[in-house]
Amino acid sequence: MSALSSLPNLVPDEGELYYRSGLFGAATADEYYQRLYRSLAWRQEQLFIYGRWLKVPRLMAWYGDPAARYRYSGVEHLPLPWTADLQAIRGDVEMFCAHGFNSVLANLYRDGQDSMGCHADDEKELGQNPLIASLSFGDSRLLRFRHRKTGRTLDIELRHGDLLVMAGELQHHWRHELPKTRKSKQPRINLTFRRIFT
Ligand SMILES: O=C(O)CCC(=O)C(=O)O
Ligand SMILES: [Fe+2]
Repeated sequence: MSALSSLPNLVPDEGELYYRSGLFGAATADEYYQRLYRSLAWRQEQLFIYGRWLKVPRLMAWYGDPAARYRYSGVEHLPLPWTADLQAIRGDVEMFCAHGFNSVLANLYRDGQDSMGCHADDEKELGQNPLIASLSFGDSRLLRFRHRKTGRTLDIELRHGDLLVMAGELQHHWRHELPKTRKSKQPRINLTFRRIFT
């Protein structure tokens, strides 16, 4: 495996964004996809937004060290204990990034109608300039970055086994979203490894 530091930064001067295609080869990625799909404790969360409870358009599961609590939109997320697969994947990603993580948010997009709205991962529990490592398994989906000031967009197609790393001041300059698509899509699993300060 090469290292994060050998990859080009896709957004110089505006934080750090690194893309490593196929961190996991197809056979390994297939194995993980199947097992994560079957074994993670997928739930559809509800969020209280603008005075209404809305179903989040994807399934989620939160794993991590017991102290790694995470709160957003008024919901406290208590982590489930690490599974063997998530521990193994975390080890590989930590090695590649030379960075430690104490939690992972898993997202399951069941089809092209599942999505994630535009946001920045800038909760205070993540610290000032978080390093977030995002792995993709299953069908490919487009991740779109939007520059906060200029509105410029940057699209990255995330495929089976790919790694994307957001770091430095990225969250201060850019937001990101996973738009719905009318293309017919099979499920996609995304794992975002994070370090929560407690
Ligand atoms: O599914 C993705 O690739 C994006 C996930 C994401 O932005 C997040 O979990 O904060
Ligand atoms: Fe995010």
